[in-house]
Amino acid sequence: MWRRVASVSHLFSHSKSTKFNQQGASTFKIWETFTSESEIPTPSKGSLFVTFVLGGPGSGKGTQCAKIVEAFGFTHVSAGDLLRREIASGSAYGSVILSTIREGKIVPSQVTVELIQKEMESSDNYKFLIDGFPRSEENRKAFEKTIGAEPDVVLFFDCPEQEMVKRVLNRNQGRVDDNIDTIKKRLEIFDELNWPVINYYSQRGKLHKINAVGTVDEIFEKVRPIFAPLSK
Ligand SMILES: Nc1ncnc2c1ncn2[C@@H]1O[C@H](COP(=O)(O)OP(=O)(O)O)[C@@H](O)[C@H]1O
Ligand SMILES: Nc1ccn([C@H]2C[C@H](O)[C@@H](COP(=O)(O)OP(=O)(O)O)O2)c(=O)n1
Ligand SMILES: [Mg+2]
Repeated sequence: MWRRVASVSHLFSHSKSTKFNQQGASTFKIWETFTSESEIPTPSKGSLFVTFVLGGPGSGKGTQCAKIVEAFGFTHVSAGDLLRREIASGSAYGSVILSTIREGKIVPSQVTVELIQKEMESSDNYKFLIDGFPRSEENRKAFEKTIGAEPDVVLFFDCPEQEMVKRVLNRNQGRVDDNIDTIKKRLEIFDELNWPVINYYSQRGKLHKINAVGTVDEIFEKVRPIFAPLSK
C-alpha cells in the first residue's frame, strides 16, 4: 500500500515530463507501426501504476475494466461516470457538463482532471484504470501537467464503427448520449481528437491495441497477458 499524501502528484514515481511532441502530420504512418507487443513494465508493489483505457463509444472499455478489476485488483476510474456523477450531484458544473455530453463533445480538461485527481486521492489502491481518458491531446496534456505523470500502460480497444453503434444503441442504461444523433457526433469527435493521443502513446511504446470484436471473454483473454506481471 502506498502512503497517502496531500496531493496525488507526489505519489508518482515518474518524473514530470515537459516534452510534448508537436507532431500530428505523420499520424497515419505511425498507425502502421502499431503492435500489440509494447513492452510491459514490471511494476513494483506500492508504486503507482496507471493504465489509460481508450477506445470509441461502445468499444467495450467499461466492460473490460470490470474484468481487469476483478482479476488484477485495479481501481476503476471512469471519466464518464465521474462526469455523470457530477451532473447528478447538481454541482455548479453540472448543466454545462450535461449539455456538452448531450452534444457529443468533450468536457474541458480542467474539470475532468480535477475529478480524476480527487478520485485517485480518495483511494488507497496504487493500481488505477483511467477509463475514457484522455480523449484528446488537451486531456492528455492537462493530466500530465496537473498530476505530473504518464501512464504505465495504454489500452486501446479497436472496434469497427458499425459494431460500436450497435452496442451503444443496445446499451440500455438510460444515458442521454446513447442515441443515434449523439453517437454520430461522438464518433466524429473520436476520429478527430483521439487518434493523436493513440499515436502519441504508440510512439512511446506504451500502446496495446486490442481487437475489440468477439465475446467479452475472448477479448479479455487478449487483455489478460498485458497485466500478467501484476499480482492481485
Ligand atoms: N465484446 C462485446 N460484445 C458484445 N457486446 C459487448 C461487448 N463488450 C461490451 N458489450 C456491450 O456493449 C455495450 C457497450 O459496452 P461498454 O463497456 O459500456 O463500452 P464503452 O465503455 O467503451 O462505451 C454494453 O451494453 C456492453 O454490455
Ligand atoms: N475524458 C472524457 C471522458 C468523457 N467525457 C464525456 C464525453 C463523453 O461522450 C461522455 C461519456 O463518456 P464515457 O467514457 O462514459 O462514454 P463511453 O463509455 O465511451 O460510451 O462523457 C469527456 O468529456 N471527457
Ligand atoms: Mg464506458
